[in-house]
Amino acid sequence: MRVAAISIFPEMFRAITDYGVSGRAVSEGHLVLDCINPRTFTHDRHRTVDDRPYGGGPGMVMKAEPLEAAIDEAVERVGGEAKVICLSPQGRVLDQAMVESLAEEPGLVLLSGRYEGIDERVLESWVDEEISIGDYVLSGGELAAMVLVDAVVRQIPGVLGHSQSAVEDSFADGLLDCPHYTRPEAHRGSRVPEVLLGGDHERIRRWRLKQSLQRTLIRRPELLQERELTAEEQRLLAEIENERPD
Ligand SMILES: Nc1nonc1C(=O)NC1CCNCC1
Repeated sequence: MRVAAISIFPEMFRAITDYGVSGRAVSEGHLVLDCINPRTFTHDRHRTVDDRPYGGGPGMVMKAEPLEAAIDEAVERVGGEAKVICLSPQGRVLDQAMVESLAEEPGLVLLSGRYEGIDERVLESWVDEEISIGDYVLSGGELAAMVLVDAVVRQIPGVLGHSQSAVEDSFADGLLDCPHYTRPEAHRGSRVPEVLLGGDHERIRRWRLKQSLQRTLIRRPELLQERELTAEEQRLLAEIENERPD
């Protein structure tokens, strides 16, 4: 997958190109990430990318011309066919379904704003979609862009090793993840659940699914509303309800 990130702080993206699953995706060629700085497309001595807002008010607004030139370059870098996304609180909040859909795109251009915002004429004419990572305000769109890339790159076949699987990720099946444990068996008096020590894989699978359902019911019940439950999941939820203290 080819991604071009537009940012006045391109070095920030080393956090995903140089580390972990996304870093390995880059080194193994599953992900090509170009970073494009709008300052490259300025012509004044101060390389100005922002200006005061019309109508007054706090903060600065990112100017259209440098961003549009950067988007132009970015689309070319990803091969001409790209979905142009601006990360912003005004966008649809990113979820797993959107991540899986974005992973099917041939190329992505990710626009990370700074300051108060971006001149609206860029959003109207050049941006296909605004996406938010949550209902809060960040100092810049870069971290949001990196969250999106990290989630999307996990969907690319071959990126996760055989020992991991995007399918088993929590949210991949619409449920929260089950608890995980590793050595030692006893830690500060707390023991690993016996079921995980026995090697009965079917019993472990069932326990993990029940734990995921219970966690989802308690912490994010709305996720269950949206989900078509299998017969087994319905049985397990009935067990959970019966086991609930009165
Ligand atoms: N939440 C967000 N999800 O994506 N981007 C988000 C964000 O807060 N962006 C900032 C908004 C204020 N201007 C600088 C960028």
